[in-house]
Amino acid sequence: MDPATPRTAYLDATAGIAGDMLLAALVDAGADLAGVQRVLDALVPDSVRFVRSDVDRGGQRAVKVDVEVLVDDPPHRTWASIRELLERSRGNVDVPERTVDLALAVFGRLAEAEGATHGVPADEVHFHEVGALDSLADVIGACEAWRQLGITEGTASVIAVGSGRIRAAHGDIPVPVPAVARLAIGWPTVAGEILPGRGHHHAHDHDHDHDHDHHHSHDEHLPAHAQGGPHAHGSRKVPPGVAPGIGELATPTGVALVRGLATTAGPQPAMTVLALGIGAGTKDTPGRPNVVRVLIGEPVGHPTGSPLHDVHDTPTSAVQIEANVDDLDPRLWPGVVDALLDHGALDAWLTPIVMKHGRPAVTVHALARHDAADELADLLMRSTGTLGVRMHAVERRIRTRSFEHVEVRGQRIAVKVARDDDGTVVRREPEFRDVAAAARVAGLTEREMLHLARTAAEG
Ligand SMILES: O=C([S-])c1cc(C(=O)S)c[n+]([C@@H]2O[C@H](COP(=O)(O)O)[C@@H](O)[C@H]2O)c1
Ligand code: NI
Repeated sequence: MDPATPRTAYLDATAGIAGDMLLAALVDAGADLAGVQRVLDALVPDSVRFVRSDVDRGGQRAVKVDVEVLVDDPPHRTWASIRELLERSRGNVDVPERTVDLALAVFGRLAEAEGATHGVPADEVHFHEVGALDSLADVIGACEAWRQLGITEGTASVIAVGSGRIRAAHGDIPVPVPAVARLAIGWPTVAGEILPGRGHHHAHDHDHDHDHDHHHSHDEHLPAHAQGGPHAHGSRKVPPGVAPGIGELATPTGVALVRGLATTAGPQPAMTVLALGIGAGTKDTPGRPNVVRVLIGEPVGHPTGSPLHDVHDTPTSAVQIEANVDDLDPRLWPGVVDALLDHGALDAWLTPIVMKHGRPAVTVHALARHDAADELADLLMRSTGTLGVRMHAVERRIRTRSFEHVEVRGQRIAVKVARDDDGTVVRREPEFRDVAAAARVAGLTEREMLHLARTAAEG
């Protein structure tokens, strides 16, 4: 996405991370879970249900998102088949292109890491039965929530991966589990033991991994200490030569999401924080809130975007609605275009055409956000009387835009500032509607006012 206002997200994975935790944090920060559900329903109908709840994790309020798998015997999926499912959805108005792009990047990493771990080509990696739906829900859900929030760049902290050993489908394996160890290459990680020297809390005396325990292909992934394993409580046995550990804090899906969504590892970048989300893991460990935090804000140094040009208003993926009309009273056309714009069209315009039998006519076009397309199609049909419309998904390349203001002869005029990808200003253009209004008040021609406004904007 290349929205009007850049949005930075900072992911705090210092307590660990799993796919459902990140999705929950993004929902807490403002993403619409019903919208996320719609995307999953479009891709895998009647298969998963997201359930949101508010929970307490170590004394902190957090949002928990549970993924309920609704089918008893879901199909076996390889990475190749998941990729095909996602690719096939392009053009489906209910599945935003950006969500597909992000999910492909995340799943691709997950499949590469799993494939390399087991020595099989990534395409052949199996996401087993229920686990496939669970992974789809976590990955696509988090990517859709990320898209909804208009996040343009992501930074993430060091990832606490955990330590010790766990019992997974692949047997008794070390933490970080093999797939996480691979996914983490090139990213700072730490075991994430409890900080020492705080009264009764001690590195080995609690149950704290989030044990992302929805029904999973890699079932039996109980932390070793929960099974009397190496880093067990007091009397539990620790095999000789094996350091006790804290358990699994980061899952493969969680780390693949960090790697696919965040481009920078490090501390929180300078930003004006606009939203905060806290996402809960399954385990509730006293003294160690088992949460992922997400901070979303406006990078410092970028001017504030006008609230009228919210990031959600300029998606790169949209729906173009069109109809050829040869029988509308021509005096009604300006009102049709205005009504489409008033009802949220990103743009609306008319093209003169010549239809069959040499009939002069008009094509009316409207560009709509995916979630507004049906409503705008209805409006277009009602206001023109046409019996049908064409709708197709389109991709746009949009410069990052924000607004500044100049004052000319005491009149305030908005100036649209367009930037290229590295933030360099490529154009400053006064809004013509403001120019025309200011010209009327100041008693100048529109041409004179436009010249003054452009000069002020450049200055
Ligand atoms: O790729 C997956 S799903 C996976 C790989 C491995 C390997 O290390 S190989 C282990 N697991 C275990 O399954 C659960 C859930 O993980 P999700 O990433 O699917 O949420 C977890 O305990 C992993 O260690 C999964
Ligand atoms: Ni595996």
